[in-house]
Amino acid sequence: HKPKKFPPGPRWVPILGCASEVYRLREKTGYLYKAVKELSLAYSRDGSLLGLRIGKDRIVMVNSLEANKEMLYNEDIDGRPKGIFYQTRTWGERRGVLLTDGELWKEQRRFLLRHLKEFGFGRRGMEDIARSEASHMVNDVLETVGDGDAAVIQMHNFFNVYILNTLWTMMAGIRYKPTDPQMKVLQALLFDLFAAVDMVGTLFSHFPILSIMMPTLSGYKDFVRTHKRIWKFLRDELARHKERFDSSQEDRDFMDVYIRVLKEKGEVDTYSEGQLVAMCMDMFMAGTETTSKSMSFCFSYLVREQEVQKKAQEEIDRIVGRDRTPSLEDRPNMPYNEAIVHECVRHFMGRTFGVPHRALRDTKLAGYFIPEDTMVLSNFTNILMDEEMYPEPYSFKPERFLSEGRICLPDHYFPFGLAKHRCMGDVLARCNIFVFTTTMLQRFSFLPAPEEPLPSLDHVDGATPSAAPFKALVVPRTA
Ligand code: HEM
Repeated sequence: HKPKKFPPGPRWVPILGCASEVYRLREKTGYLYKAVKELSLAYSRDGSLLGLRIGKDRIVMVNSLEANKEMLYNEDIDGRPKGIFYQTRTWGERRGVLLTDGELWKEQRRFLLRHLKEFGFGRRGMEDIARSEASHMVNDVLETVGDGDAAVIQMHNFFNVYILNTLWTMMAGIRYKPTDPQMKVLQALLFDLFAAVDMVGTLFSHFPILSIMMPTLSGYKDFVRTHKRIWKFLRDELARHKERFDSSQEDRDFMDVYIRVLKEKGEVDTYSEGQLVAMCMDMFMAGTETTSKSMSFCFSYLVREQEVQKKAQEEIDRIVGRDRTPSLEDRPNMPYNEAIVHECVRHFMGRTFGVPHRALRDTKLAGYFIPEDTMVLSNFTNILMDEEMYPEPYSFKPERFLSEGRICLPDHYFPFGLAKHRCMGDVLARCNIFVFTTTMLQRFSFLPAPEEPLPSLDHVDGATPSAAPFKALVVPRTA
């Protein structure tokens, strides 16, 4: 039964809840966020919340700006979902930092942030890593161009390797070449990992019985297989780290720091090898696709909007010139390029949902009743693609973040969330996007590829949205 004062939504039928209506609309519109929009228009009278039930899961979509702020600051809704889907990824236990709550999350989040700083996270070292990756990126493109004047390059997944390297350098001291077989394995694994998840769960998480009755059809078998492979990949790296670990030497990366704690104290409290592996997996999940997909949206628009690209290049030439590469110190003097970073993150998050929260106890939101264990999700499309807050929301307009030539971020712009679960990697993401974009635009122009359609404005739906595949004609800029 629908609890009294539960947020409005379609009728619930036994066992299914309103699953058939949600699936039907998702099929019809092609996207979860569009299905949610149609349902919200039909049922949500005041536009704040939409209440659903899919199988066993009660899910509340938070649509309005006010309700989102209220939700993110409400400590009663600071949990992360529990259940087969969220725990199978960590083999029945709650581990990691992305989908955990309570003491374990608090302690491990604090530990991770504190020690990643030793390897540059949020500091100068982070920028050095980003700049070094950016110069690899430039060299790789130059190699592709060779003796020619230009090259047609597949752009939608171009940045994945370099983004992954910035994170993996801090976590495990490793960077790969795009052609490295290990990198190919890792990328394929991450691709499968993302294909196997969805922000609201999957068929077997809403109907856990299906994991036993129809393990293949319900996606359970693939989900387990992919997670086994990623755990093996990470455990192999952990084994290599343990083998070469020398307690008299300085730690070289986050894995070393964690191994030291385990060697000195053993697996106590929330610390364990499993927790370390889960954290690495979480950092990959939260930190790679988000940033590289924001960048691919960015370049898909830059190819379409040559004027925006020219303005960015004019600012780069004026402030940085051509004799050195752009750095974060230039950022305050390059508001237009910084505005591009905010605009591309808006385009990415504006097509998706936040990381799911869970009500830790019965509570209220926007005047409605939210029972304990309800999953609660920020519907970022409603806030970042709202016509009034962002006129012509599907256009790429960095100017919307500028006022009198300076960066001006409105209160309603919070693509990294708010409050205690706020994104841990926003500083790294913004650093990478700024350094990568400005370095690329300093050295190259990105034009529509001959005989190819312009990059599409539609996107590919998934756990996180991606720009539709597109190519660009990449032309080295002459001095
Ligand atoms: C454009 C890039 C990114 C965007 C738009 C983004 C956005 C977000 C959002 C909306 C949340 C959820 C906040 C909530 O649940 O209330 C989140 C959480 C998180 N993000 Fe990011 N993120 C990005 C990049 C990164 C990077 C690079 C990392 C890692 C270095 C990262 C690590 C995390 C982690 C660990 C959490 C969970 C935090 C917690 O629950 O305590 N993210 N992110």
